[in-house]
Amino acid sequence: MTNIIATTIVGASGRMGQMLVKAVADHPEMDLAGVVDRPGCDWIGRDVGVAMGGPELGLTVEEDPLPAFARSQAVIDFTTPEATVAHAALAAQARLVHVIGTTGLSDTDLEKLSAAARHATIIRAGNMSLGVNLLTMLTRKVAEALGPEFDIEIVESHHRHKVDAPSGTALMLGEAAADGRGISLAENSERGRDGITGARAPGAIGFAALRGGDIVGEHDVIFAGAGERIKLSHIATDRMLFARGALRAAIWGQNRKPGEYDMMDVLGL
Ligand SMILES: NC(=O)C1=CN([C@@H]2O[C@H](COP(=O)(O)OP(=O)(O)OC[C@H]3O[C@@H](n4cnc5c(N)ncnc54)[C@H](O)[C@@H]3O)[C@@H](O)[C@H]2O)C=CC1
Ligand SMILES: O=C(O)C1=N[C@H](C(=O)O)C[C@H](O)C1
Repeated sequence: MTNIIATTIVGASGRMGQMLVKAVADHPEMDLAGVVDRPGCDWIGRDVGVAMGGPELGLTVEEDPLPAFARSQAVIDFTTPEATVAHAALAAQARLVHVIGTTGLSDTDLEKLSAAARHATIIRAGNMSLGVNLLTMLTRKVAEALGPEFDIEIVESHHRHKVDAPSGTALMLGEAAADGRGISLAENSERGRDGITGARAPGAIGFAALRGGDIVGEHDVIFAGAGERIKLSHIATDRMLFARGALRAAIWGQNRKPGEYDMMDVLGL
């Protein structure tokens, strides 16, 4: 018999939240058990289907996550760093699978997530798509194969509303490149160049961020050598891609031991 997974979506009114509500409502192995958004959000108290401009889904948007978490097995969270850290503590109390897509988390936030992962099964990734996780694997391999005579630059483009830079995906790709080279990303990043910057530091991994319009998410990893360049690219054209990955993670996480996992674990890459 199929186990139907009771799932809460936090940040339901957001760009990703709406994708996730649709995806869970349509999924044969999932049941939409709760929809939550921040206090003051004008969706609070409304039926989530109607708030999204469609038919009733029979579920009201709540501001208190606790009751929703209490009736759930999984929570999917694409919100803000502050909200995600708060949700992680509650998900740990309720022993849930907590799927986190939120980016822009600080080192302190990550420490708090690690503490929560003693009791919750946390699956977190800066990008939940199969394509980007494959690109991450390839980036590690190419960085390892080419060596430091090739300069690595990561270029990302996103919609005008995105608040964090570099993107979570760009940082994931940067970590993979640094890993491939056997160096620390924190000690070898070049970010936000402007003015008389001086020449590129040998071995640095550079980041550039573009923001505009409705770009869903584009990432290039460029390996620039003498007389040749290799470019690995991923273009997302539909946010449902990320939602599908998040649902796959929530299902994969059921009955796993508490701890911290990522999409590489989920996808078996
Ligand atoms: N890992 C991945 O594959 C992807 C990650 N993201 C990340 O997901 C996050 C959200 O992205 P968007 O949906 O574009 O942003 P958004 O701004 O459209 O949505 C964020 C939602 O979180 C809600 N929220 C804020 N504080 C809250 C709280 N305390 N409790 C409950 N809800 C709260 C907001 O009201 C809003 O509905 C960003 O960090 C983004 O980078 C986005 C797409 C894919
Ligand atoms: O904010 C977004 O939109 C996205 N955020 C993620 C990131 O920071 O990499 C993933 C995706 O690129 C879309």
